[in-house]
Amino acid sequence: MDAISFPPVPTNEPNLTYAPGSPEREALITELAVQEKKQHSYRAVIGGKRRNGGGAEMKVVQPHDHAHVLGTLKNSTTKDAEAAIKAANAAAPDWRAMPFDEKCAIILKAADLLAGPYRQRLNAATMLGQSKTAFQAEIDAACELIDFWRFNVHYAKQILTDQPIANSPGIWNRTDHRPLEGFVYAITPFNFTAIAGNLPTAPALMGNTVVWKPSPTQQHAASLTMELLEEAGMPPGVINMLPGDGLDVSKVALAHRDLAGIHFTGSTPTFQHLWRTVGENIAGYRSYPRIVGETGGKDFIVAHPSADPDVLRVAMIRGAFEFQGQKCSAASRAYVPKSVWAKIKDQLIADTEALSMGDVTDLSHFMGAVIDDRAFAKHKAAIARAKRQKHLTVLAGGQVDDSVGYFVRPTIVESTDPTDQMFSDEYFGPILAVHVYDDARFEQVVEQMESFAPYALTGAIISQDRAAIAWARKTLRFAAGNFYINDKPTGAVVGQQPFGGGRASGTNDKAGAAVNLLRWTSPRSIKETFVPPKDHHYPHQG
Ligand SMILES: NC(=O)c1ccc[n+]([C@@H]2O[C@H](COP(=O)([O-])OP(=O)(O)OC[C@H]3O[C@@H](n4cnc5c(N)ncnc54)[C@H](O)[C@@H]3O)[C@@H](O)[C@H]2O)c1
Ligand SMILES: N[C@@H](CCC=O)C(=O)O
Repeated sequence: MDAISFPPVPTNEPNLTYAPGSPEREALITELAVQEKKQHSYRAVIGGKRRNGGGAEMKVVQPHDHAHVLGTLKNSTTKDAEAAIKAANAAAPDWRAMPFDEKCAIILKAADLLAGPYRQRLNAATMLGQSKTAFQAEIDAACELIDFWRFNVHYAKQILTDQPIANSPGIWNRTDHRPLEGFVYAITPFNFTAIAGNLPTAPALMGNTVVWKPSPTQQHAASLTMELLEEAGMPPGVINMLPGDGLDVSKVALAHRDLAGIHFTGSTPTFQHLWRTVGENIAGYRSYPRIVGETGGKDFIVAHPSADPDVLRVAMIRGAFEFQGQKCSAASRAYVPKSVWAKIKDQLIADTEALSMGDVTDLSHFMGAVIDDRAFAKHKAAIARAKRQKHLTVLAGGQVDDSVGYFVRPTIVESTDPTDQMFSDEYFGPILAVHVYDDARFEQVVEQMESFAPYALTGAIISQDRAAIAWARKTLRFAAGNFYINDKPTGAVVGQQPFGGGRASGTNDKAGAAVNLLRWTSPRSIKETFVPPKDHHYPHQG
């Protein structure tokens, strides 16, 4: 008989510092060298077996040194997709039948492997493949993914123990939190190794089997994550990984009768394409697919005239430029009153110009390169446009150079016009638009920016005036799914600030929280009557 058990209570994984002389720094440097030396082959994993995709070869390079090829993959084809779905369906009965505690143990073991022997391996992979600095890799690839796994187990257990609170006499009511019928299609972005690890494992923990399509520019870390999950005991076929651009995979997966859900993080246009396709195919599915998507942002910092200038300056620099602004939460527009701007402008420009950027294996840098040539071209064009427009002034940065890596200097653009596209369009790079306003216009400015961009992911108010904070919190209620007071709008921590946004930023199903896990279950209500009636007449019939 199985005991009713409770998994360990999670706490957030502490961030290691990588300060000079620290053991983690030495271990990381050693691991970087090991991974750099090797040519990697990123193969599909279908039913636990490695195989090459049937499509064209794609190279995975270091963004800060694009001549350095880390490895290659073969694009997944429709045949690969069919095989992955077949494997997911074949694995489903045993996976569903496996006791929940055993599933939890696999995920908790994965977290411990990552906290231990895999930590520097996955950090190094994330640095090399996605151009994250040591600290940015640590908070993502190590700590956030460990937290996702440990907290998800905790929340999943809570969901399962959530049972009906009322039972009429002689009756026992129960809820059976069933997995979905079919496979979940997890599609993950380049920018967070933690998100790539969470999106396939969250539905798996709830008893589903998964087809996982990582981003080609995150494949180096994705392949290692898959290896880690296998070592943790994830059975063959529960998570099937298909490298490549996903175009052929979607042709099969989105038209498949057994598509039970999509767990997506990435850009708004991609998500809208997926949703539209599901809509077109709606009559062909066994069940209505669950669609969960966390997408783009145009995240803001609003400063009140009472703002502490230093707090604002640091929030702007860290919020906009950490990881080259390639966080969906990154501050890309700021609204600053004239009086405060006068106090921070020179220092903000000087601090921004002083941010060191380069090959992230040199741990002295604050930033690395943007992810690929497509992102580079987009930022280059946005900066060139800013230089051309009269109402825009490039105050800091503005230089781009892709001769070695895809480098875009952290750029601050001041705009006299808060309706310029720089305040509504997501560039997803190190470009911060600033609108400086007359102090007396605080409320008008907030009302204008509240819905100027279509997104509603993150935002921050910087103020020392409690009434202004309260007013902004109310006025901006629907403008951000994650709202920060006197802090940068990035760096949400699992279990502390569940992450996700509304409007064009997604379905707001908060990654790493119970609400997300609930999307991967289909509850069945069970009523048991101990002594059922044997006569169909009612008392009022006499
Ligand atoms: N809201 C959030 O939590 C969050 C978190 C991280 C990133 N993002 C967003 O992600 C974007 C950056 O990531 P990206 O550049 O990887 O996004 P993207 O939309 O270009 O790609 C995301 C994933 O979708 C895949 N893809 C694209 N078309 C596909 C198709 N037809 N079928 C199957 N897969 C397909 C890509 O290969 C990749 O794996 C930004 O917009 C950012 O704001 C949002
Ligand atoms: N959760 C991260 C952002 C993830 C998206 O890229 C943050 O809060 O900064």
